[in-house]
Amino acid sequence: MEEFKMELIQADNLSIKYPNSDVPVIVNTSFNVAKNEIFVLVGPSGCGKSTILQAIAGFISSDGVLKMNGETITGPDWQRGVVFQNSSLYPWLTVKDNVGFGLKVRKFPQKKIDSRVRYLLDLIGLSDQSQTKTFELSGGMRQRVAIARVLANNSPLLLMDEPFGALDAFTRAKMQGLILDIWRKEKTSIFMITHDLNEAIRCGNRIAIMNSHDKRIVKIMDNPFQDTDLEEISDFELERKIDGFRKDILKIINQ
Ligand SMILES: Nc1ncnc2c1ncn2[C@@H]1O[C@H](COP(=O)(O)OP(=O)(O)OP(=O)(O)O)[C@@H](O)[C@H]1O
Repeated sequence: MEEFKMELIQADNLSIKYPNSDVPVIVNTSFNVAKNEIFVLVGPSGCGKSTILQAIAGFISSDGVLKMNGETITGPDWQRGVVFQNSSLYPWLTVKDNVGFGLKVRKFPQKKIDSRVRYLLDLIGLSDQSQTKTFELSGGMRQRVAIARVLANNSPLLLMDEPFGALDAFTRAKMQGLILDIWRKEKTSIFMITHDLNEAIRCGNRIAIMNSHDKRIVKIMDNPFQDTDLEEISDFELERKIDGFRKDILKIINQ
């Protein structure tokens, strides 16, 4: 009898080929994303991280098993919200209307939309900008709106592809704290890609690692240092341990 697991995403022997090429980008990779976890994927440029994320989103097809809550993923749907590095917002709409857009399309009652949007603007710290047009916002603010817009749908899984890649280090650190805060409050699961190992260590419950040639996730590590703000560490011993952990990850990336 098959064992029942509380997994949100199940990927078994997943292989992915783009239609315009005979060469597969991903070959026989297997992993699970558990409910309520932040699963971070790291690896060198071009190894196939975004390809895996796009397959989970349902934007591209794959071979093998790829399921969410036991159901095969066959295309995009509201259960998986995607945030990109430069998520495009609707520039002619206000912050508030951007966040409520998806709910409006799904014909939620205006009252419900208003209260959900109010809550989310408070969560991302943009209540005062609710009437601002999004072209007037800074990059960090724009990404916060993009995240709130996805959260508005109550998607059980957030897919984030380098969500803070275009931000300066200071804003980036603040956004990492915000993501952890949102994750705790909304109890959402997050699949996140980053180039930044410090970001992976701060945010992930687990860190999945790819290298440049195997075309699959070669190792998944539990992360004992989640929620440690590396800028704030004053404990030398802890710093040394995190440094060792970072080097272990790098070694696998460069294998
Ligand atoms: N639409 C596409 N058609 C064909 N090949 C593609 C397409 N998108 C990506 N690829 C190829 O798939 C491989 C993996 O790309 P992918 O974008 O998934 O890597 P990545 O690890 O996310 O890279 P980066 O960190 O630079 O964003 C690359 O060789 C890339 O050229």
